[in-house]
Amino acid sequence: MIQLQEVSVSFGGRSILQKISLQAEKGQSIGIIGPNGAGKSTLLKVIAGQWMPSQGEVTFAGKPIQSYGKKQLARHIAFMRQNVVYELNDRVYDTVMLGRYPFLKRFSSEQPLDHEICRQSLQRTDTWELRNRYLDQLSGGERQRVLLAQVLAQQPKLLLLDEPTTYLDLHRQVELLSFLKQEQQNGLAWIAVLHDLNLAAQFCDQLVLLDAGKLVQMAAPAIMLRSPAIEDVFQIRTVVLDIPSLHVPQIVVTGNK
Ligand SMILES: Nc1ncnc2c1ncn2[C@@H]1O[C@H](COP(=O)(O)OP(=O)(O)OP(=O)(O)O)[C@@H](O)[C@H]1O
Repeated sequence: MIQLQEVSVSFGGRSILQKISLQAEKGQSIGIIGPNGAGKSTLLKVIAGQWMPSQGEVTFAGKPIQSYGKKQLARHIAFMRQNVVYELNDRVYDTVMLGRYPFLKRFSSEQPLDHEICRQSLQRTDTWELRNRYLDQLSGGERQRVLLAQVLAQQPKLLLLDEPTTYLDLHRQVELLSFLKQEQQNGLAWIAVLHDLNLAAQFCDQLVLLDAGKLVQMAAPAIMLRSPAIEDVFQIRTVVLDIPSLHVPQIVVTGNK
């Protein structure tokens, strides 16, 4: 579905990403992990087609990402960004309806189908009751769920999420990631930047470890958590425990290196 081949990004002579190659197939989930400044958000922006690589190529469904028009790409790939500055006086319903923009014909307004998809997105994220409120009247977690509703309204094939669990309480974090996992059965592929290694291990099929712009390792969660690279890259000491009720082990940080 999406493929990156030796993608490098640099700004003002400074290298941010170096020769990153990875791919995600239909129905697959990838967690991007790594320390602050490793290049995780930049990688998502490149996959979203927002930043062009200095070198290498990103292809979606076999075609270079730059060959898609902006609106056309938005019908396939949605991006739930971090720290988005929305007009806080926007109504929840209108914010979610923005997700339908890529599907609107030129000069035409929303159709009944757009309202139906908007309603479903609000209901699926438990924000239907909030639809007439304004964004600045919501808690951080409620706002995060509205932003999820917006990208769901876009009905993407690939969903990119930058730290989607920020602001969410533990119940809502598990709820969000379980929801995404369930959507994989309908063919959704998703790639999320996650700081919580245990949640990433529980919900992602593959983990990608980035450090200083380089892809250090890509592996299944059970392998990644036990990789010495985790302790090296994060500069921490860890213990990895098998949890009988879970299909993956969990990691406990016992201190810094
Ligand atoms: N617009 C920009 N211009 C120049 N450098 C940038 C720009 N955006 C990010 N960077 C730099 O690129 C590097 C990677 O940033 P990025 O935001 O991708 O890291 P990250 O892994 O997502 O970090 P965090 O976990 O702190 O969110 C950082 O050193 C950052 O300062």
